[in-house]
Order: sequence, then C-alpha cells, then structure tokens
Amino acid sequence: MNSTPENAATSGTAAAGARRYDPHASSLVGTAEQAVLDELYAIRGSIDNIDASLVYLLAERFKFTQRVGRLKAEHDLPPSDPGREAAQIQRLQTLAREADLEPEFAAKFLNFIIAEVIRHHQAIADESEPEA
Ligand SMILES: C=C(O[C@@H]1C=C(C(=O)O)C=C[C@H]1O)C(=O)O
Repeated sequence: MNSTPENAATSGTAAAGARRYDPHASSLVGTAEQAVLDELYAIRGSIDNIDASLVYLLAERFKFTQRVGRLKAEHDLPPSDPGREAAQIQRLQTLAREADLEPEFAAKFLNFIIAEVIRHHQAIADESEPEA
C-alpha cells in the first residue's frame, strides 16, 4: 500500500473523483476581494449539492427508462411515444410556471432528455432484433 491518499484500488472510483474536485477552482481568483470570493464559494457549495443531486436523479431516471426500453423491445413497441411526451411536457411546463422557472426552458430540458432516452430505446430494439 502506498502512502498517498489514493491507491490503485480507489483511484478510478467516483469517490476518488469527488476527492480530486476543488470547490474553490475559479478563474476569478485575483480579480475580486477575498470576502467576495468567500461568499461566492459559500453559495457555490449549495450549487454543488444541487448538481450532485441532479446527477443521481438523472441516473435513476435512466435506470427506469432502460426498463421501459427493454419492455418495449420485448413487445415490439416503438421506441417513442409522442402522446406521452406531449402530456408530460405540458405537465412540466405548468409545474415550471408555478415554480417560477421558464416553461420554455423546462420543455427544452425535457426534450433533450427524451431524445437521449429514445436513442437508448432504439439501440435496445436494434440489439434484440433477430439476425436477418
Ligand atoms: C420512457 C418512455 O419512452 C420515451 C421517453 C419518454 C421520457 O423520457 O419521458 C417518454 C415517452 C417516450 O417517447 C416511455 O414511453 O414511457
């Protein structure tokens, strides 16, 4: 075992990646007073927590959508479901308005994710297609 904080067993893990992260990484150092930077870092601590949550939430969402993709492939259903997409986008735009988030942004964000999900579903369908 070497004496550095990381070794071969842990250097590639998510935990190791998180340890290498510098929460004070910034191009603004030297351009503002330390007190301003300290406040900026404090606010960024919460942004960091939210971004980490987004990664976990997206990972979980993709786990479920992969299950939908496998179910669709098994039953010869198409990768996309435009009726479901329209209903979901409308619902999230309403939620966005209530939450003071731009509804156009909410729609754009969801469409971006859905496009990736459909790409995964197409790949699952292609993999499970019997050889011609
Ligand atoms: C996940 C599904 O597949 C696709 C992806 C969707 C999504 O990511 O919300 C919604 C509809 C489908 O186009 C589904 O049909 O439920």
